[in-house]
Amino acid sequence: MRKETPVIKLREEPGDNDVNEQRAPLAAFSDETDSISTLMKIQKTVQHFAALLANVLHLEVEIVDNALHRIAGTGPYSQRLGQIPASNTLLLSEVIDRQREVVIFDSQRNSLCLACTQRESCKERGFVGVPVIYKQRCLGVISLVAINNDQLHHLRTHTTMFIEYIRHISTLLAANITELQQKESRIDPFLAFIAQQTEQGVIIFDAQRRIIFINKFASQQLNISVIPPYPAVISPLLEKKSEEQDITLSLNDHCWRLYGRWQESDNGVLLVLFRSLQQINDLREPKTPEIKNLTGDSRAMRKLKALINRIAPSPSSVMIIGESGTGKEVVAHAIHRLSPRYNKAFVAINCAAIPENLLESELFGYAKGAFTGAAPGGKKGLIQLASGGTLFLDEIGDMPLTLQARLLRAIESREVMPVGASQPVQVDIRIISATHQNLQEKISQGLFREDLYYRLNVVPLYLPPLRKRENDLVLLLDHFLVLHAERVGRPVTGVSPEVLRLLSAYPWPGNVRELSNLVEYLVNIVPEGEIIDSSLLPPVYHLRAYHGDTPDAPENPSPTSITFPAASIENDAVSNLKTVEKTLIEEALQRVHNKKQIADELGIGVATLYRKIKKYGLT
Ligand SMILES: Nc1ncnc2c1ncn2[C@@H]1O[C@H](COP(=O)(O)OP(=O)(O)OP(=O)(O)O)[C@@H](O)[C@H]1O
Repeated sequence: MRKETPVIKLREEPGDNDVNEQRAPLAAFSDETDSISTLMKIQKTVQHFAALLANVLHLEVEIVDNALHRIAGTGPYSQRLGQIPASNTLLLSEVIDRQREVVIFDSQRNSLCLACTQRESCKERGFVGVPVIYKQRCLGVISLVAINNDQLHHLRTHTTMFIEYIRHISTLLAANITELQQKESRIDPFLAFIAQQTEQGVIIFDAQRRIIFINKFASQQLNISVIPPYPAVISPLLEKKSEEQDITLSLNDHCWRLYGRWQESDNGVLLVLFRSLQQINDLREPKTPEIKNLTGDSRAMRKLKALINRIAPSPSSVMIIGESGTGKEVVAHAIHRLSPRYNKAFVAINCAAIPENLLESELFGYAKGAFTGAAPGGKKGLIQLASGGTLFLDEIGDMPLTLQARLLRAIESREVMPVGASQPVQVDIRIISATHQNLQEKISQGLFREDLYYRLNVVPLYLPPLRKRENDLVLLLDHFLVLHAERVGRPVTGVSPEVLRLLSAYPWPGNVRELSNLVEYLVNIVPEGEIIDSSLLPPVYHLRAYHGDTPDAPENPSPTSITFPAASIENDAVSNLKTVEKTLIEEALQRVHNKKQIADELGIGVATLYRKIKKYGLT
């Protein structure tokens, strides 16, 4: 990784000529569409005209563009090209703003000069400024300056004639602008056009290392608003031209460190391509990887994603706490994929869905001939299978106490003892567990081991219920519409505003899983080519009375204690909902005998289904 800042101004020294100079602010780009002003584009001709005028008129000449950058000049005005002169900016601005000539012979007392901060040190005795007008736009100012008494006298005596003459020159210049631009442009207009569109800095130097082209991106990065006519020093240009490298560019009294590549043609023309500071930073610090399959952009989900990115690389145990169907397994997967174990196994087991007597051998495996009916060669347990990777223990709160003790031992000793084995097996696992229950309550009831809880809950992650993820419903709806339409092999249809309104008001007790199942159902039943309207929604989605009344889960990041308030919503709507739920489960149990199928149909996990069967006394 590179450490240097790629574009830095190393030094900026004050000017050494008679007037204080200031650098052009970036915002002062004179042409709206281009960083280089029209006069700058024909700088050579402008400089030629300035010298010509000074010679024949015996006065100093200064020419600035409409952003006040000095384009050309004679005597003291031949320096600091590309910069804003400080001494007579008010006069020059007056010419540009009013598009009229300004003549001043009483420089100390004139009202325009009175406002000037440089008045005390100003050496100019007389000034005549004439605007350069092109297509009713002022491109800049040609000014004649008297800096001694002789020149002042000379300027005074011939003012009208001089103004006429400059007007003539200025008209001549303006009339030939297009032609001059083409003549002075030393790069192909197509190439220039392409380079202007590039999101990289492009600078082309002639064989003497004078800039002959700079694209807008580069001029903004370097804060160069006018091409300085001085040769640059570019070093070091390492042999490996096509590889990005540090390049130092010194120009006049400025120095920049760039990070980019270069190419030189046979005739010495040099092309330098470089990146912006932001681009380098992006390269250095890759953006937080997008967590695949975890749709959601609500504040809570963004916070959660940031936390996942932060904790994923560590080997510490993570406990995901959230209601059923909120996406705990999706989060566990995301953590695994973002961890160094990403290319090893991700083994998931639902502790509530496996009968207690089988869970032990599933988790720890068994040795040859451990018990009657066991596979003759023995069987590797899931913990062993997850070695090197991640073990995801879903519904950890339902793990029997005896197994909790064995699991704790396995975590602490980093080895497992398969059932019936005499030798332990070394394991290296990261454990991610998940629960929808209040484990602290279970601890106080003696149903969950406190020591195991602290072992597993090193990093708690709270997954918010769907009703608490503002706007995510729309994103998820869209996600599942595309997903299920593709699976079912139908074109994607939309939903009516009424459907969106009803779904937004619905409390989603089955969370994301319930939404996914609903969308799958709707995609199946909607007539081809039609949008999903509210008549297709099952009755339960028309019940919206208790929206927003549910207890909050804690936010991430959070204290290690989990405080899920016990469900306490006892109003009519909830009763209604519970009755509907009970009836739905009852009806499904009579119709279908496979619990997994019922759970899928109802949009809940198998473990949740078992819990609800128990709760409603349906066994
Ligand atoms: N943010 C999400 N973006 C896209 N799909 C999601 C998201 N969250 C959950 N899902 C989908 O919803 C379904 C349920 O998710 P998951 O099984 O991870 O929930 P869970 O919290 O582990 O449920 P349970 O507690 O019942 O085991 C899955 O099909 C999953 O792909």
